[in-house]
Amino acid sequence: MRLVIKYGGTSISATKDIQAIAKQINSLSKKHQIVVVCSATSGTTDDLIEISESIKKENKSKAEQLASKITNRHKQLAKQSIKKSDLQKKLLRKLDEDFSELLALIDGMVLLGEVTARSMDYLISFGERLSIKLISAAINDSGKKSIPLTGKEVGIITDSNFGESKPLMDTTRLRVSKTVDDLFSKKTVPVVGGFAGADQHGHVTTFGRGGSDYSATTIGSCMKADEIWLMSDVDGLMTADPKIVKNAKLLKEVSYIEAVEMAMFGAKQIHPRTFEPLLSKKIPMKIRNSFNVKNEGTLVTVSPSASVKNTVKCVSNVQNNGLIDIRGGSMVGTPGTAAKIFETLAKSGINVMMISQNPSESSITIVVKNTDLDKAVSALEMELLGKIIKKLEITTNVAIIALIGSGMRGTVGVASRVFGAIEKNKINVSMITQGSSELNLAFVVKNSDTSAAVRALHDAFELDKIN
Ligand SMILES: Nc1ncnc2c1ncn2[C@@H]1O[C@H](COP(=O)(O)OP(=O)(O)O)[C@@H](O)[C@H]1O
Ligand SMILES: N[C@@H](CC(=O)OP(=O)(O)O)C(=O)O
Repeated sequence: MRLVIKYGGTSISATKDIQAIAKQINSLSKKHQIVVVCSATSGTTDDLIEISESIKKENKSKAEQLASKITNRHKQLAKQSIKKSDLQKKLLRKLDEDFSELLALIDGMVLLGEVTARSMDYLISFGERLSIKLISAAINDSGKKSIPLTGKEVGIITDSNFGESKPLMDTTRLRVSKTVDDLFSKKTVPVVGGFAGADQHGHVTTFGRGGSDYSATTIGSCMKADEIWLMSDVDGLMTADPKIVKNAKLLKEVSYIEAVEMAMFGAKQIHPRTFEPLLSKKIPMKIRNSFNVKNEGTLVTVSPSASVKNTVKCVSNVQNNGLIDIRGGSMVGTPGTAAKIFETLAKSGINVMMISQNPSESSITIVVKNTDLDKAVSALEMELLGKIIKKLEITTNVAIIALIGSGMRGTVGVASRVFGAIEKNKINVSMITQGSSELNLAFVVKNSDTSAAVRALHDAFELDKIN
């Protein structure tokens, strides 16, 4: 089989895990042709983002401190994970080269006094540049030939939408399939950095948080993979986040459409575009546990064979969002109001996660990520306040709770069960939406009510008894 196996940050951040993965790949590669895709080690992308915050605040020493924290983390993993001394020395040398480049980049950004979208992508792509070298060296150490490649080096070419780029699939297909086939013919396992590619001018671009999943499916589609495995620290897609619901159950099979909904509403932090490259080629995906490979995990396909009968399959949550209530009497009966609002937000590059309009048309409520809130509010204030908008009311730190399952379609009484359970727990709901596909029902609560709301719904729909 041709396989793409993607390891998330949670799987590659401890010595014993790195060694176990190297052994796993070594043994699987005896039977299969494998491309490994790696995320950054846990916490590294967050640290790189913090470096950019420090640069914005002109705090160079904090930025350098964070860079050495990243350095030390990777050097320690390298020393503990790689046994052959020549391989270890070579790896440490390569890591040092990356660290010098990272420090030079910080210098440059501080000197210019700005963090552009382009320099930001270059900066946050360093996490995967480091992790691929570590994992590839560990595979070499286990006795199997392997080389590390960044997304750019493997041939992922994207548009220039820094921070949220999309691959140009035709060019990418030509380049990736050639690189991969060359390496397969040399019996070498490519370890590719997820999350990033490069635009046509060679500038590094990223796909957005969680983007390594998207890299894996992009590569899988280009090399005509038979299966794609996403490996992390859970057995697969569960009926809820197991960190919140102790008796959450593994979903053995879900459809692409259900998986997309789960990804959009935060289940396992899968990048929302992940399934796009798989749709036309119908490549099956398995979501599996790196540390429990005996378990087959969740199979995601076009039409699952043993479809679970439950109306609802999953209760997911996305925390740390902002809610903006946009009000104005002159919005009533004025065609084009919504268009103007969303055009303004789109121009500022804001992704709106939820929308609802009250029937009297005097208010439109939207939810955006906390990190986009400032930008969204100032764009609306500058362009529309005092014109079609009279007032903006803002609530920070809210969570979206979503119920997902194709069995909800046409089923009467789902909403009353949901809100009955929520009311019993005295949780206040500030916004409700249901997609016209009826695949999801989503509502907004305070961040601090997230766990109670998720548990209440998991119980109300008896998801612990799912088959
Ligand atoms: N419905 C769900 N099913 C499985 N895991 C979930 C779900 N919702 C949230 N999670 C969380 O997602 C985490 C894995 O996140 P992810 O970012 O994909 O890991 P990685 O960094 O390995 O890619 C799990 O540890 C789990 O707590
Ligand atoms: N390192 C990136 C990309 C990624 O996909 O990470 P993970 O697979 O660990 O969620 C991030 O933190 O967003």
